[in-house]
Amino acid sequence: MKILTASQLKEADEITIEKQNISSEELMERAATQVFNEIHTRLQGADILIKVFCGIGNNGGDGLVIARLLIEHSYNVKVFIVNYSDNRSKDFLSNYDKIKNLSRDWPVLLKGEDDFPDIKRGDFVIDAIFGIGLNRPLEGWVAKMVNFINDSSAFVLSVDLPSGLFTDKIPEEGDAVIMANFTLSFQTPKLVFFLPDTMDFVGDMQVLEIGLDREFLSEVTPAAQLIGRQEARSLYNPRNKNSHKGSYGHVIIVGGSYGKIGSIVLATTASMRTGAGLATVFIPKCGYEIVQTALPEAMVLTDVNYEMLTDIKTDLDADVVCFGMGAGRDKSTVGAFKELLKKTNKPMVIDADGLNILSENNELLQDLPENSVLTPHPKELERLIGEWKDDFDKIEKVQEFIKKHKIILVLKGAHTFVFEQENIYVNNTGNAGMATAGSGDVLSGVIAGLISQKYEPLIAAVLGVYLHGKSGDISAEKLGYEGIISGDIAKNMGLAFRDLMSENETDSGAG
Ligand SMILES: NC(=O)C1=CN([C@@H]2O[C@H](COP(=O)(O)OP(=O)(O)OC[C@H]3O[C@@H](n4cnc5c(N)ncnc54)[C@H](OP(=O)(O)O)[C@@H]3O)[C@@H](O)[C@H]2O)[C@@H](O)CC1
Ligand SMILES: [K+]
Repeated sequence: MKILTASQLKEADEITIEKQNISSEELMERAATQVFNEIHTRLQGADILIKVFCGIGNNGGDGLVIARLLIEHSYNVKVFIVNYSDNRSKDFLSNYDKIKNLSRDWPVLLKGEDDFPDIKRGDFVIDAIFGIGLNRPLEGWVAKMVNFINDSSAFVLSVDLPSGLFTDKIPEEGDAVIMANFTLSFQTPKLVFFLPDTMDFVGDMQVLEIGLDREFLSEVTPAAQLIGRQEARSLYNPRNKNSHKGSYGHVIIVGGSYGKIGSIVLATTASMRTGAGLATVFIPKCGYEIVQTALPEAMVLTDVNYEMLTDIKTDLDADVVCFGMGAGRDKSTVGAFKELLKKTNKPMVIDADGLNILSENNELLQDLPENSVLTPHPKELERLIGEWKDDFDKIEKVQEFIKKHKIILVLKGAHTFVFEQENIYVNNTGNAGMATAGSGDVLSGVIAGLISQKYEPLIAAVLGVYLHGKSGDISAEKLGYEGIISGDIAKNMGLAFRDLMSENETDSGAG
């Protein structure tokens, strides 16, 4: 699903009105009716007090339509206008009249702190104060109003996006932003819903398709793409019956050191369970029996050194080399990695200590084969590219970095992002149970396993991240978030593939 910017959404809005020959008020009615339908489906006429807070722009107009429809369906509704300006939008005004005609009374006007109504725990608040038209931080009593709602412990549903949240920048410390429990967003999600700095404002999120012009939507270059099941499915290549293990490639996983051989077992298991035809590991001698015992399916080559990598002799004709997990950063390991980089010309997958070695030896970055996939978590990324001011600054810095080195970068997080050239892919599977040791080793193995099967590195990264998250969701279904260990994620990879192609999606623990 495309993630669009506020200005792209406004353009889509205008084009839709023109091409579908409807008024902006009709489009507002259509959008807000979708919100009403969602609320009505969930509340089923429940007798609770619904407090709708409307701004005076079109987000407020949406709020008025929602309130009107709720009143028409006999809900107990109280409407407040957060009257932050006299510059009311045209569609706000016509809906203001309509709601007055229906309830035979004007909504309550809020003009300052003295007007703040009572909001209690258990109230249902609809936040339609600001939408994508926000262009400066909230100030004065309006900011206080937002904080007042946040402090109330009421359940808050935000319309389009939480009021006070920008679509293209991160709020400064102390800025007032609604902390929503649920956000119903029009047509496309906004990038800020997925950034670590801002995702907590959004709560659970659902996108409502409001019928904006299809041609515009399909042609516009998005700010980013959200990868869900449908997108992942389109990237998947089913196996050919007429095939053999050689058809699915050969992965070499290089890494490990004394006490950290488990990371190699995890990555290699993951690449095999992702479908790699053959897997070889190259590890220090101390890991020989461990890997042979834990994963008899893999072939094992060892370094001359017992505890760490010092000389990586791999003349094997592998389709992909994955380097880094558990490798440590000893001088002799750095030297061995340097030599490996010189010998390798196919895209590599680099993780963990591979990334740390790159950040301490910047000159090695230029030896990375083109289209190699780097899979840092935020701390590893910081070591690679330096500190950033906020998430938008981070994105800019990552894009400069990957362009300079012609690589693909997978930034791990609650929503893992894949960066390739100017493209951004945001993953939508996975859960907090996956924040566990070794989860990243599994991901590297998955991506390497897909590259070995001839997926382009970018596709391998995007699909790999999706499947890894899905496997985590399937694991959570069975074991609960706390119960997942990363071996489960590797083990359930096959179920993630199966889910991808089955008719109904496994009801995942994604959230
Ligand atoms: N896209 C679509 O397809 C559809 C969109 N729809 C809906 O329209 C919403 C966007 O509506 P919108 O453009 O009227 O802006 P909105 O967020 O209501 O703000 C209103 C005004 O507030 C002002 N303002 C800004 N910041 C401020 C501040 N800090 N403190 C005080 N004032 C501030 C600023 O005016 P200014 O003061 O700058 O002149 C701004 O114009 C969108 O989120 C969705 O809900 C649907 O109805 C139909 C389909
Ligand atoms: K809002």
